[in-house]
Amino acid sequence: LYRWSNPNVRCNGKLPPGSMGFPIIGETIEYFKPCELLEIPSFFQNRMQRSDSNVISEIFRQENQSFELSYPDVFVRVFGKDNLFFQTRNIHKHIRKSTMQLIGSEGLKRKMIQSMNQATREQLKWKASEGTFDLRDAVSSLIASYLTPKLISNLKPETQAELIDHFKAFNIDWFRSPFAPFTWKIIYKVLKARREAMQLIKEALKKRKESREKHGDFLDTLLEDMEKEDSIYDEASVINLLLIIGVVSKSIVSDTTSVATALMVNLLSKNPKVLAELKREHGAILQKRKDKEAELSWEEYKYNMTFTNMVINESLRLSNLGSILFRKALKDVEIKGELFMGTIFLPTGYTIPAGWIVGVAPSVVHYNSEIYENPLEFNPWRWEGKDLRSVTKTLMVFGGGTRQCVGADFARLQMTVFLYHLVTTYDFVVVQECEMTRTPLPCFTKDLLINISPTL
Ligand code: HEM
Repeated sequence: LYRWSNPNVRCNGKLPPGSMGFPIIGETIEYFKPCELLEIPSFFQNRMQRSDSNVISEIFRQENQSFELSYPDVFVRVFGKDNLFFQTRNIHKHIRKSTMQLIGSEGLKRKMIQSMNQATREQLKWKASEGTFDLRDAVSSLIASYLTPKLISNLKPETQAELIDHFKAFNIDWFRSPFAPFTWKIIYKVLKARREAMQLIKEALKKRKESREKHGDFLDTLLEDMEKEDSIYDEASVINLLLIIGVVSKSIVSDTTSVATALMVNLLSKNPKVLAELKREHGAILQKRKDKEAELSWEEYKYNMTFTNMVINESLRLSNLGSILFRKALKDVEIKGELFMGTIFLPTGYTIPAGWIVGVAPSVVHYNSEIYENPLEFNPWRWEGKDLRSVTKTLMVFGGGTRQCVGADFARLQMTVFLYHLVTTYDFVVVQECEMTRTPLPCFTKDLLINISPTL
């Protein structure tokens, strides 16, 4: 209690202004207070004195020097301490490199785009005959249908379905409010799903090792690496990596990519001018194409989709899916000059003591009117002539620095492929708009329901 009420005794400098809140729970109640999708949570707003995008990118740049990724213990329990998220330095670098073979741009170009095209085309065709459908669920299912076999390709259909169900159970509703009565029940369910998914992956790995068959999937890549003399992988880390990719792609925030796609389509439905321009761009690609039966190619995606990329950037900016990221100060970090402490918004001359946790909230940059004029307006044209990469100082939906999202290119490509098939083949009508709150993680309170019919 003494240390709690006198936090300055633990600081070799001057602590930033603020309150420690109540003992044990701190200011958690305010942190979880819900707000609208296009709002900065009051927890951040009340602590904002200034917003500086340079500061956040500086925190990302200092990864492993002054700061290190550090999520609350409950995250480590749920995802397992061996997984990619919680590794640091060289081990993290190596795991990242392996993962990029699957979902980095080379992997996407060589293998993934074809499967994405096929799964998206088939899913939309089926949905067109079905009537009204939930768009987020449809995108989430189609991703699982082609990505899970790329992780482990020789599973029996029923084992694959079981594995997808376990991935699905990993929603992070438990992080939305630790005070809700159902939270602990959900954590129990997630831990059970994790155990069962790991068991299935373990059995697949054992069989593969015994048979020595090659299937050209991600499990093969990891096993080859594991057999090298200086490999960082053992069975436990291989199982964990397969688990985390499956889980992130299928289920975190009920699958980030499908949430982003649903929000994008919702925004398009309310902005006919943007939709018309998008149709024009995709129509031009179809017209230019020599083989009329061909699917969307990597080259078309890369070189003929400037406006589509502007739409994706704008949707990602507004949806702010990576709403808060946690870092721990590895040493006392002094805040000098005018800059520092990004979203914690400190004036000058303070010290973050070693071991303290910093919450980085990119949403504050995304909704900053000094960076984005009328920040709450959906205006893809604001990106005209600007940098359209996934991670810049002013667009941090995918984080930044050495920890930036490994799935960023994958998510963008899947969003593009979905848009392409939707606008070139169908007309759509929104039956129910989606609604979301932030606590501060985004959460759908109403799903986006649409109807599609082939364009005449
Ligand atoms: C629109 C979709 C997505 C968004 C907004 C998103 C957001 C993020 C953010 C903000 C981080 C950084 C976390 C931090 O620095 O603390 C991250 C990391 C990560 N993401 Fe994503 N993500 C998306 C899609 C995906 C997909 C589809 C995958 C996998 C297939 C994926 C896999 C990962 C992994 C493995 C990491 C950890 C990277 C590392 O620590 O090196 N993400 N993501």
